Amino acid sequence: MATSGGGNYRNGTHKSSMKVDRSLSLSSNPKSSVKSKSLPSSGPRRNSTGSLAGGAAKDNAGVPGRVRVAVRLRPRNAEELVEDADFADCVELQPELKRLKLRKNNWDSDTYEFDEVLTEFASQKRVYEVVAKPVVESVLDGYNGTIMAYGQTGTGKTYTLGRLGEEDTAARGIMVRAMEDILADVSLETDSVSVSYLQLYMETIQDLLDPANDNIPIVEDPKTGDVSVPGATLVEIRDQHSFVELLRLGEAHRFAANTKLNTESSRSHAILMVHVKRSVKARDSAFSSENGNSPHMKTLKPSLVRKGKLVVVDLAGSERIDKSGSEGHTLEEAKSINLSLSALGKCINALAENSAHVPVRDSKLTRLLKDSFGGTARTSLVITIGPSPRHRGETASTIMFGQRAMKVENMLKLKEEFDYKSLARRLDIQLDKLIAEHERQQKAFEDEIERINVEAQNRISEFESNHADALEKERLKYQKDYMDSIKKLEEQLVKSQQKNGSEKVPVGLREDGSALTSNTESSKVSAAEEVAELKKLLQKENLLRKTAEEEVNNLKSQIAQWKRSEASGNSEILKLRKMLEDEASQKEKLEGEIAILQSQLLQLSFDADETTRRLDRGGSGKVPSGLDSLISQVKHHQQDSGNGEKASIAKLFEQVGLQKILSLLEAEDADVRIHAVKVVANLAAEEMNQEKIVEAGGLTSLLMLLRNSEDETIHRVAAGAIANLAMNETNQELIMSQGGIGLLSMTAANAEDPQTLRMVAGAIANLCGNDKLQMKLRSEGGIKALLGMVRCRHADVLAQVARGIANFAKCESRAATQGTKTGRSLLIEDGALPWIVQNANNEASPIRRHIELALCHLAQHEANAKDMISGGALWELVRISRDCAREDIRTLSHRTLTSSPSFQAEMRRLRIGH
Ligand SMILES: Nc1ncnc2c1ncn2[C@@H]1O[C@H](COP(=O)(O)OP(=O)(O)OP(=O)(O)O)[C@@H](O)[C@H]1O
Repeated sequence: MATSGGGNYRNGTHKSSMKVDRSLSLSSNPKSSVKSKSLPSSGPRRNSTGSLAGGAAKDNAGVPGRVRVAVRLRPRNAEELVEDADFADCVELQPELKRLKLRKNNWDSDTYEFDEVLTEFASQKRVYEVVAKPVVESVLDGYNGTIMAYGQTGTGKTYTLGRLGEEDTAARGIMVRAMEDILADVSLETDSVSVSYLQLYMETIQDLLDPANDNIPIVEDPKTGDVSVPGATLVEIRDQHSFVELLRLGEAHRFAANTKLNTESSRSHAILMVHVKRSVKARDSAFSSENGNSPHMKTLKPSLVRKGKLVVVDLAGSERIDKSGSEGHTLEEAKSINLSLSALGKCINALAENSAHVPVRDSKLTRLLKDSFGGTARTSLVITIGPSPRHRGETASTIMFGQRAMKVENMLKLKEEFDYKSLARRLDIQLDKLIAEHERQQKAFEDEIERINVEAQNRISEFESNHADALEKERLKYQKDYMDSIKKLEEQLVKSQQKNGSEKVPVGLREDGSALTSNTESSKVSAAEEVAELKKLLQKENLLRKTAEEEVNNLKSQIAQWKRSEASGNSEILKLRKMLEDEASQKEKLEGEIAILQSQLLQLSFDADETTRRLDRGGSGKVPSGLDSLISQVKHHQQDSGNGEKASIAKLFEQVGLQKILSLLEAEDADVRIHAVKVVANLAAEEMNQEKIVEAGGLTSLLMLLRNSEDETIHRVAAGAIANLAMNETNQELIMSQGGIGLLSMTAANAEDPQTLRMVAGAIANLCGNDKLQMKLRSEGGIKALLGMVRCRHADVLAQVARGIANFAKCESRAATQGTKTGRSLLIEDGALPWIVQNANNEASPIRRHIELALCHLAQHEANAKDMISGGALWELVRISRDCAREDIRTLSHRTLTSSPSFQAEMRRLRIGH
């Protein structure tokens, strides 16, 4: 701290005791260096003094930023002009040297350096630019910032911070100017600015925008330690006018008690909080370099948001109680004000001295300002002083406060985070769109059905009416014809009767009888002819009528048929509709099954690889005469088999005989046994020989070797042969029924040689892939035996164990889908999960891949979710879904995670995106 130095001459005439705080000198103390004594004219964006943008963007760990302090002198007021007319000011300012001299007496003074010295002539604009602008720019860049005024009552704190400047725009204070700059920089489409305005009065926080809302609690985030007042009214600001209105409203609510010193003196601490939330493009963000390479982050693409908070604090006057003439309630006020101010002073002392304990919790003011002093904010303090020598004591104490504050070092941190809320909003919108599109299609489909329906109805009615008309016409026509014919006949009948009558009378009157007789005869004949003709006509007419009636009936039956087909058409539409609904529910089911099938496909590809590797392998050691030719022939056959010389194996069997080879497995001579088993193993590596070997009892002999032999080589080769035979489903069942699992487990427990263990693990792994053998394999200790082999850390053994686990998990997930398996996985029951999780990121890719698959299989069964979450498997799945080099596995894991409600809930709880 400053000490009174000896005499020091300034300007050659004036003697003063130079009192410079050494800790602020250029290089003596790097922590509080005043290398750049003036407040930087720019914020982090310009990468100036603190190089915030560059430094913070690298790792967001923060960059040091000392509290900057400016001193501002108020001009003499009317009273001082009169009362102190004969006295010099108690301070002398040297703005160009950023120094202030505090007079002790007429010949002696103490000198102090500040980051900025603002004389009584300093304009409000200049004060804003040096004190506040850098802080405002930092806030716009996503940092927290504090601007605070401290000083004796009546020295211009409110003038500096809170003037609205409505009558004289040049008088606008820091709050108004800060908001102007903020609004000019943000884009109201993507960013938001909101404001709270509070006062702290007698240790109670009151909402200046809603005074009924008092006693607002301070909330501290237990994780980050960030302090907030969520109970305060938060008003979104979109224009300068509404902000000024808010300030005016706040001021009207602010307590102002009269004191002797200043009739407008503010007795409470006023705190304006401006929250600036800006969305940032990923490339501009501090996270971009870190996450730029992750394809997963690219697909999710949550935008980033920077949340800067500007706190402007207009403290109550710092004068001593006796001088302010306070009494009664006002005295209590003054004490309370002094309590919080002295708590602030204590914190600043503790921080300035690097003390281990900073008494932040002593007052609400210090709790609220936790981030401003010793926290992550860029802080700028303006201390206001008056010129009157009568208040020299208070002025000195204000200056000392400022000097100590200059030693406080903050660690500025960028407040940037992923904007999951807006991502969720975007996804919601997308989902809404998809739903709307689906509904639209559904509606279009229904409309189409309706249209077809109506069209069919129309056609039927059209057809009906057309035919009805035609029928009616036809009927009328026939009726008319019929009537005409009848009429004609009647006329003819009348005519002929008339004719007969007229001929009879003259005949009767004539005397010549013969002539009379012959005439009558001939007319009788012609009448009979006519009647016959008429009868014919009548018959013809009747025939026509019948045909017409038939036609009518025909048409009627056609219409009935149309009606029937219309009815069946309707039921067809109903059927279609039902099918559509079934289809939708089927679709959902199928999607789930696709995930499972994909996993099975992957498993198959792994199995295929494994088989190929196995077939490529083979080999044996030194072979004695007699059998060596046999082995070399077998090998020769294996090499040539690709060229179509498969027939040679038949010869081989003919020459030596499989029975003979198998009988050698029980030979007295150990060497013979070893070589015989090698031959059998070589033969068993060929798929085409496997059936013959099993038929001839080879499998039983091999299992016997595991039981009876103590030779490790025999164990290794026999296990290898069994592993090869175990690739076939029928053989798998045979192995199991002959106690194979027990024998393989026993061999696994006793073997030390990694190659033996590899063979045994390979055999069990093959058995693990058989859906029917799951329960038996487990109950006979197969899984335990598999897990027991991980004691040998050989990568080949571990790869086989991992394959076995993946096979088993695949069968289980298949059974779970088919509904034949309920409850959690037997692998989990047998304690495989910790090993699985531990090796999920094994550096050996065959192990890793099998385990990644096993995890995906296990995750598909909801009954496993709880254990997987508590066992840490969820993290591995998330990692796989992000980082797995194989896209298919990555996608599978991602899909598995999204379709499990338990994983989803846990991920939401842990705020993990994937
Ligand atoms: N730099 C200045 N130039 C002109 N007038 C000033 C200046 N600073 C303060 N004043 C005047 O001095 C008076 C007191 O100022 P102000 O109310 O801002 O003091 P304060 O420190 O906020 O007081 P309190 O602690 O009681 O709230 C006001 O009338 C104000 O206009």
